[in-house]
Amino acid sequence: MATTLHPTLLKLRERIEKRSAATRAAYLSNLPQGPQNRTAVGCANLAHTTAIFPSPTKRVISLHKSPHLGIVTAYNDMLSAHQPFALYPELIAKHAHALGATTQVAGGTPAMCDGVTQGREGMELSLFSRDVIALSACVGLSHDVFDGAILLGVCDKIAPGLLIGALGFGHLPFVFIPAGPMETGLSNSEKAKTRQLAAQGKASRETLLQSEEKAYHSPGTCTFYGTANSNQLMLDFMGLQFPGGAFELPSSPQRQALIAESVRALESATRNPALQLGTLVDSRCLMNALVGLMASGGSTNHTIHWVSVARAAGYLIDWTDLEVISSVTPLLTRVYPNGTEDVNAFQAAGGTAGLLATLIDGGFVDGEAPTVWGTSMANTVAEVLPTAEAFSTRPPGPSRNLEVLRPYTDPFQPDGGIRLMQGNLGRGVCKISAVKKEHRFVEAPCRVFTDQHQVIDAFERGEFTQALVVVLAHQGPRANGMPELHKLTPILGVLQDRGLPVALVTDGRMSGASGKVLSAIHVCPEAKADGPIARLRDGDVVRVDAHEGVLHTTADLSQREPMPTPAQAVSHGRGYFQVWRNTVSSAEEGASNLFTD
Ligand SMILES: O=C(O)C(=O)C[C@H](O)[C@H](O)COP(=O)(O)O
Repeated sequence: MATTLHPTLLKLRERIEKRSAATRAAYLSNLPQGPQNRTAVGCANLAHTTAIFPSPTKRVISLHKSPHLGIVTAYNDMLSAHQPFALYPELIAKHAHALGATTQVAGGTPAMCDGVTQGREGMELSLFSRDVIALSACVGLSHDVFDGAILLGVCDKIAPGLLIGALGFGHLPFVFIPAGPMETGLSNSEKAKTRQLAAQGKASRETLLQSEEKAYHSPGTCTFYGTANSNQLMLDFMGLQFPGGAFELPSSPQRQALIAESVRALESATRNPALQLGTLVDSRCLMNALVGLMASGGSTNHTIHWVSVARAAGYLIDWTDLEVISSVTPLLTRVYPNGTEDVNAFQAAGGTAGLLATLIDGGFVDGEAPTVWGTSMANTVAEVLPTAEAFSTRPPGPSRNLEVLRPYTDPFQPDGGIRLMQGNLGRGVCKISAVKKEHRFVEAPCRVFTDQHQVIDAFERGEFTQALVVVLAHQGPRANGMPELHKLTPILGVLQDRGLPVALVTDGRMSGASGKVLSAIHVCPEAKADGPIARLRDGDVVRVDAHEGVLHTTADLSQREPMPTPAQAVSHGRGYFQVWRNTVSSAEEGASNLFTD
């Protein structure tokens, strides 16, 4: 059993720490120091805080007799993953009271579903919603009468946004309490097959709707390994939620036990200054999360979000760092879109506990990193047992399904799921874990578009008959807020199934659920920031090579004018985000408006 970290990861950690020395020190020195005591808060302020409570509870809170725990909730029932949160504040309060602690909902944040908005106007608000959520979390926490707080949010932008917001209050301990995935419905591959048939006019709208309803059928997170489930795994790897608990079902006894146990852990963490969030989220914790992302072939969206999460804790990371991590981290899971099974099958095989355990054994995850539980990652990670009475665990064992979860000694591939793509067209990323080896290289004339619906129209007109690189420009954060372009997945899949070499190059994003087709996405600099992709024209030969990480054109772009910038639509609230588009940082810098220095 390896006890030391992989030398490449160790060296990278040292580089990140060195590069971030000033920003990390500034972050830590700006955290309020020493114990915070509510008895120092003004009486009128406290009376406002406790106005809703009966007299005895008022005194307990105002005299700081026990921990007062805030709850920041991203509850709404538009998101199946968040619907169970309706009951959580009451459950949390019950468990906290049993420990003598009190709770209060500090605030709510928005939460949008990318499944609902995919391919529609609302998707142009999606990426920016992460920063809105971070800001909203800060507004809730600004009441500043808490000893610690619970974060309720699971989906794509929401968990990273909550974490970034919470890091603004890094002097407090935080715990995430998720709700878990929905039960397995129609398999993801069946769903994708019906979508491809519909894209070719071979399945009716009614057939398609029924297929979708069988896939998305109840409360809980979607079952594919997309952005939400990737971040759930990463939070387990950071020890910010119970390491091993992410994928217990909403209605399971394990989930009920995890809610109680998480409240217990947070209540206890309020007495341990070493567990304040800002201290806990250090370079080990961040790198463990990124190793988890690479080992599981997780969502490309986190190459953007975790740059911002790191920045919020004072760390400077970029895609070269992610490429280094990916180059040495073995791919150990196969969950759709990287395989055929879903996260419930992954959980049954051993889940995040099994994955963490083998990555600790192999020296990829630092088992010494602390968790909110107050014990090291290696000493905390466990599988939760289905007993209703009390929280009960067993140590992670070997994988129970080698088609889904492998030990580090026998990986699906020797390196990780995301590759950095670079060349004379800029820098982007590719989720190679979902792309078969034979589809990882395309060199072909391109077709250039500036709207995903133009691509769909061209497909429907039968214009794609030869090897092709689809270039979709002006989809970056400065252009239209960097939407996910997952509506293109079925048609690109159809072209690939017809035997055409096909690849996508874009400065936009793809859903974590996108797979199968080679793509270089998040391309920086984006077209709107005068990136080279703005100078491509139909017929230019573009090479997308995920084996070597190359994104290149043979065309001479030096004498070309950039293509005209499409007008930005302002309906559906998009006009209000113009100032965000004007000032947002690049995708590689986290696509954020929160960090101005
Ligand atoms: O994981 C992500 O990044 C997402 O954006 C989740 C969205 O809900 C997907 O768009 C839905 O995935 P599909 O059902 O395959 O369309």
